[in-house]
Amino acid sequence: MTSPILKLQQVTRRFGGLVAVDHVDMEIFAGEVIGLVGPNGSGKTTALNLISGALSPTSGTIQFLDQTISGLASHRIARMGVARTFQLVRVLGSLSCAENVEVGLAFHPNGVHGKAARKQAIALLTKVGLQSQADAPASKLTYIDQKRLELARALALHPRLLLLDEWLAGLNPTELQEGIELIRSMRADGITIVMVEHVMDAVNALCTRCIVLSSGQKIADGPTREVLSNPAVIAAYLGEDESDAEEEVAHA
Ligand SMILES: Nc1ncnc2c1ncn2[C@@H]1O[C@H](COP(=O)(O)OP(=O)(O)OP(=O)(O)O)[C@@H](O)[C@H]1O
Repeated sequence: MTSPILKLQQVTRRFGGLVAVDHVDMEIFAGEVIGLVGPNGSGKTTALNLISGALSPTSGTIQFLDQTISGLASHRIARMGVARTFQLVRVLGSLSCAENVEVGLAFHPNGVHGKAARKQAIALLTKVGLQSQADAPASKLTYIDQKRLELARALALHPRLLLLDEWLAGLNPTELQEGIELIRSMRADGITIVMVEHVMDAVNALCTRCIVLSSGQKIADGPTREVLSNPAVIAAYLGEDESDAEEEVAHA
């Protein structure tokens, strides 16, 4: 069996007395699109922060491509091939869209600059459907377009692993279909994806496997349909606000 590209072993993160991620094991294999799901506050974003290096684990180890990355600075982990988007979109508002992507390209270990950077930036903006906005200031973009731009900047790192934090949230039905197709095309490009997502239609459409967190603990890990019909998973969702839970589980 091939070895995982990402491996978490007994990873724990505490915030004072709160255990946000509690002794979590996880293995992600090349080419997978993994849904990291669970009720609000179950530790999903914290897990992404631990993998990307925005936070260090309190204990446990994280390996990427057989190298230990837990405790490394986030920029070093990014240069090793782990890119991410954020739940609250972060773009450089005073720069144009192309310049935002060029910043990402310059950051790559084989940094690209000047005309070559502009050309690659336009190609990445085209990939995410933003080519017509290349010279528009990022601050003028709509919410969905800021999300597209953040994705183009993440892709500028040529990641092996892409972490998406609720990238599909807040999209209308047409945008959601476009977003699902875009994620499919990134997978076809050979990028492994871990997506934190509450939009269950998208999880069903994209993820072959789901990992479920509840109160920081991993409570399920397996094929999407199986996991989402698991009584322990349904019970965990029902523990949150009932209308949200019913909606999410009904979709599943
Ligand atoms: N920097 C922090 N300091 C203190 N507590 C934190 C911090 N970050 C997260 N937490 C807490 O850790 C727990 C897990 O939060 P996290 O954001 O990882 O959950 P989540 O599953 O991503 O939730 P959601 O689906 O609502 O985004 C929550 O109780 C949250 O309040």
